[in-house]
Amino acid sequence: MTFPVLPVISSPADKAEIEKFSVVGKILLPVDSFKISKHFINQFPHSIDVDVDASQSDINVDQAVELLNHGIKKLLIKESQVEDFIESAGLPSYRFIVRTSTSPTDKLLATKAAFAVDSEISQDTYKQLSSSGNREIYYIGSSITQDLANKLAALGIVPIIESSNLSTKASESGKISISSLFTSTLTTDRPDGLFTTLITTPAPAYTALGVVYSSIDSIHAAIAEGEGVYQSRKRRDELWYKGKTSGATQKLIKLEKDCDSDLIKFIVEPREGYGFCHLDNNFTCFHDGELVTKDESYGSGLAKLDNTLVQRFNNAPEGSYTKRLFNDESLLTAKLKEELDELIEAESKEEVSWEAADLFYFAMVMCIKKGVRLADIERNLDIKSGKVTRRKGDAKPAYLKKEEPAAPAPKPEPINPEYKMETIVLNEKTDPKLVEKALTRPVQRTSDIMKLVLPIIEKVQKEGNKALIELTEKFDGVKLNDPVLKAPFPKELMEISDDMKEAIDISISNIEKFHAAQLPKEKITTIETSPGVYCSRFAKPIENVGLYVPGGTAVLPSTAMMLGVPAKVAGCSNIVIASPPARATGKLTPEVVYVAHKLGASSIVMAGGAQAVTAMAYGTESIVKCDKILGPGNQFVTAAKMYVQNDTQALCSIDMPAGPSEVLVIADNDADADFVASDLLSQAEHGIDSQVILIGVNLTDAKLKEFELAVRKQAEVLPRKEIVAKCLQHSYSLLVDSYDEAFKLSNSYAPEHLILQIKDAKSYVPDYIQNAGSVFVGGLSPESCGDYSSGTNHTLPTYGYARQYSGVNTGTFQKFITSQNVTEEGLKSIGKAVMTLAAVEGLEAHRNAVQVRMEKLGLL
Ligand SMILES: NC(=O)c1ccc[n+]([C@@H]2O[C@H](COP(=O)([O-])OP(=O)(O)OC[C@H]3O[C@@H](n4cnc5c(N)ncnc54)[C@H](O)[C@@H]3O)[C@@H](O)[C@H]2O)c1
Ligand SMILES: N[C@H](CO)Cc1c[nH]c[nH+]1
Ligand SMILES: [Zn+2]
Repeated sequence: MTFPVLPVISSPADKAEIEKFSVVGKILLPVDSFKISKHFINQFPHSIDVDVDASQSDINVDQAVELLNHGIKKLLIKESQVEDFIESAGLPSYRFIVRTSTSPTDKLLATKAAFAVDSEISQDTYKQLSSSGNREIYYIGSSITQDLANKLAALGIVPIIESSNLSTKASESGKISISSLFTSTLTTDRPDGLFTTLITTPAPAYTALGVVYSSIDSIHAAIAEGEGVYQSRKRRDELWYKGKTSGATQKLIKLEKDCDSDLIKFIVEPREGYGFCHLDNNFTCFHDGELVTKDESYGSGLAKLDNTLVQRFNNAPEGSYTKRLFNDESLLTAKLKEELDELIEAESKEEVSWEAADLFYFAMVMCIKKGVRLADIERNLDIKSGKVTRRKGDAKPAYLKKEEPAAPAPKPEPINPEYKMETIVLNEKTDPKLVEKALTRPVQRTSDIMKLVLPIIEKVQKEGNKALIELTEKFDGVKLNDPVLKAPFPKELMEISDDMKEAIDISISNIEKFHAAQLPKEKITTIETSPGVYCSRFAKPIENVGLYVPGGTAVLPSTAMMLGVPAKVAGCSNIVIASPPARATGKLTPEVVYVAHKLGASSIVMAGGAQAVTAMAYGTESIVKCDKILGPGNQFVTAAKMYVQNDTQALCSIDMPAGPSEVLVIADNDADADFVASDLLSQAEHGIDSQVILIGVNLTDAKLKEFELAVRKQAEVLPRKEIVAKCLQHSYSLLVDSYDEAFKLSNSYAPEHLILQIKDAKSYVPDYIQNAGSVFVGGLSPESCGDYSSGTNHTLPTYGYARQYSGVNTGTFQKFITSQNVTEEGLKSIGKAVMTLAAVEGLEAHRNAVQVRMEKLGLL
């Protein structure tokens, strides 16, 4: 039964305050002082329910749904919101506490909502409120005294009180004692006036430890100390501070009482290593004369498994299977997948329960390894089971005309229908783990991807074109006779409109200008380092380059330009392009062929993914082996590129890891919400593994809402809105209060694209930028200009590799060779230094190479 007080905690970050009142089992937080995110509830002790007071603000139905779906138990709302939330949207009334005047309407009384009355009420009104349902009644009036609180509590009304006005002590001047409130509601018919008290452990086991007795004094002491304190029946003047001498103390987690207030439940965490029972130090009094240790007290099932696995994790015998699983991530992953498949295939009841048990076991091993306990999982299950859905604006059934045709079956709920990015406010109280999680890209582990990619690489190495034909059929759904198209390319494969030609021509011209400007000014650069010592450097193009042009969820002829133009500017003699044929037509995109033709490519490999990269890196019977592979792609492409650059057999380098697109936008209150939203969405639409980040500087609530609304409005009408919705699911808005902090975060994230939509954006470039692929300065520089036509390159480092890699540029297609010319004067300048250093390294031949020359010249 409810503890007779609901403490109001002004800040959810005030952990000490929350811990202090955890014995109550419930707290009320104000809605406006923080943002409630998906994992909000998980930061509170598991024993606490969190209600939110939204009665002072104007939250809408969507926000109410979001709060309830994020694990908020009940929402305190004003009476005027009832119609919208409960009647029209159909949200469950038992999840609301309605702040009300003294006489709620009959309609309201017909719901299961609780009531919070905001002025003192007569006993009659109280009866009227409580009689129409077994509901909780709260009192929310101001200037409450201990007397009034006790009086209300005795009537079964729960006062809502600021935690700063509450005390855990039996009496503290000017404060209301929660233990007095609790004890004022208790009754007992025992002749000794004591209360029978059951002691249990917390979730998930709730093991009953034993039955003892409490007095008013022992309850006061227990709450004040936060410990298990009981009443000795033999010595009535003595309180029993459990474990005071033995060390077997108990941390008091929560206090409950039964329906008629004469039985108390203490939920306690016993100190490690001690039992409760006076016999043989048994963990619990409920034993059959056998020794029950804490580990055995978990009984059976998942709680027992959880405990056993933690013991094993901390102390598993070497060579045990569980130990092996903890240590071998790939074995554990493989077993999980295997058990999942077996469960899917199982049919009979016996098989299903057998396989499900296996799956739970491996899933729990994974969780324990990652520091997650069963209680954490159960907490999440509870949050999910409390999810609500709103009525979709349909008329209530009673108002629907009988003859109306039945509504079509509702479509499955879209993922992230609100196109929401989770918001995190950064201040000194923000958990750094939240920020770290927000700035973590949704990539699959390299080892997992490698497992898929390695067999592909081996197959193409062994079987050449035959493998390409098979894999293109398997992954791209196109059966080819020959996977290689040689130049000159047939005209009919590159028929495109004049507008398209013009767009390509403008873009190529700008890309060419920007990349030509990157060529060294002179054919050879020479400087005299010491008198008579001339050191030079000159660039030479890499001869054979393989350019990967993505073609999975979208064909990207622009990438053919971004790679092909600098290759041509650098003077590469052989350009090979690879791109998968379109599933729908079975052909290459004509724009890609047109660009390949314009740039003088020698062939096009009609394949995608790891197979295309392998074919270019090692060569096949009709594909020339390339010296360098360049270009962006999905995780298969990137993994294959990483593999070939490490294989000395391939003798092949790569440009950089250029994976799923990403953008980080820094915006302030000056930014145009439509511009900000459009840039976020233009990268979100690339793929579900893309990530977009908004860093808001000093944003007002209204501005943030404007951004969110603009994202939603634009996203809803995009043809790739489903991809966008999934991408936004792991994309975040981070709110900071200075430009310095914004750039600090951005530099640590090292985004592929950085967009500055802030006042005086230009003044921050280049000084504030340490890590980024490409920067877009000011509201009128959309990211898509850089994707296509402005001239900068769009093949850029992702995954945070902007810390050490540049985007593709002319130098990416060149290598730089050095040369030197040492004269007699030069030998005089450095000869002795060389001989001294060679001597210390013990490399006599090195020393001699200088000595013979200097001797012949008479310099020694
Ligand atoms: N960083 C950059 O500079 C940059 C530039 C442009 C595009 N991009 C990114 O490139 C990516 C392109 O990805 P995409 O998937 O659309 O095209 P893609 O061409 O990179 O990959 C498609 C290929 O992946 C292979 N594949 C698909 N499923 C497979 C599986 N299960 N096993 C093995 N291989 C499989 C197929 O062969 C298919 O042809 C996007 O993430 C986009 O954001 C990045
Ligand atoms: N934004 C991508 C790089 O991350 C490139 C691209 C090509 N077409 C459209 N966009
Ligand atoms: Zn793009």
